[in-house]
Amino acid sequence: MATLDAFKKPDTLKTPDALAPRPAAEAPQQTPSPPEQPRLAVDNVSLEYRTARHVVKAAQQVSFNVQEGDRFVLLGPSGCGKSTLLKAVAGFLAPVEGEIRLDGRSIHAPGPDRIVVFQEFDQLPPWKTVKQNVMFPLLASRTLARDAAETRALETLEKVGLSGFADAYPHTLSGGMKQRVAIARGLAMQPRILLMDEPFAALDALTRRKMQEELLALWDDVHFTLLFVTHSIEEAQVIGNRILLLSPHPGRVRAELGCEEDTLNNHGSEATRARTQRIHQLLFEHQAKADDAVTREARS
Ligand SMILES: Nc1ncnc2c1ncn2[C@@H]1O[C@H](COP(=O)(O)OP(=O)(O)OP(=O)(O)O)[C@@H](O)[C@H]1O
Repeated sequence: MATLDAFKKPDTLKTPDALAPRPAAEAPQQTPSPPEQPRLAVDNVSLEYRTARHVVKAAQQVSFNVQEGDRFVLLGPSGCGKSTLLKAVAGFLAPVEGEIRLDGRSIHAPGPDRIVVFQEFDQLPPWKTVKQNVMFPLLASRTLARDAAETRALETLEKVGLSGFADAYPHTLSGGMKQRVAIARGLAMQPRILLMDEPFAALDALTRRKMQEELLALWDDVHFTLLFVTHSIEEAQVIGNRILLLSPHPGRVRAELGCEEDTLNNHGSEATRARTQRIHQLLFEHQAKADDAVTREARS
């Protein structure tokens, strides 16, 4: 996979301690340049579900920044609040604490600037051609009139390498091509960020690998900004250039690490395996400590 130097992140692990501000004595002498505004800023966000009977805390004081062109992955065990964080970024759920900003503006509702690509590669309406499928959200949201929507759809299909299939029906496409159509539907809306929630979770291992390859090839071509949720360590390393590791329920930030070098081609490399092990440690050490605490509490 080709990489862009501009998007390369140092392969470093940042724990919350490491992220803490440096003491004033270490500050550089020169006036620092202003920090780059992130595409997405999740700032000290806590999320809850309230039912008539109880409150479920899904995420606690989570902070992270996604920069333009990042493939940013939220990784953590089942129930740690990954999907809930994605829903909040999409604008379906308001934080009870903290703030989510896109390009510096606070998010309060869903918008065409944040598109969720659902696990729908096989659910593209089969009676619509590829072009009609891509035009559909543009028309349904009244973003563009028909002629302009058709032009935008054709331009987007060219970007994702499917211009020769504009008049084809979905059932004639491979799984990877359907994924490209589903993503093209999102990209045609020209969102600031694409959101994907475990898009490959239901697939067998071979198809999943093929879909990961397709997604990365498409990112190489188009360079969209991606926020991707998974509970697979391997998938997080392969897809992401950065990973946010969340602790078990309710999700808190455990660590953030760069993994630009962990590609499909070097998955067996020593550095990649070391990183996998480190992630394991961070996930399971935490779990072991939590289990110990429960055991101690039960004994006392
Ligand atoms: N609609 C809801 N109402 C009440 N509680 C919910 C709702 N959706 C999720 N939860 C709870 O919020 C917590 C976080 O759930 P969430 O689905 O965000 O986790 P997740 O990390 O995405 O898990 P998974 O990997 O299994 O999809 C869990 O305890 C879950 O039971």
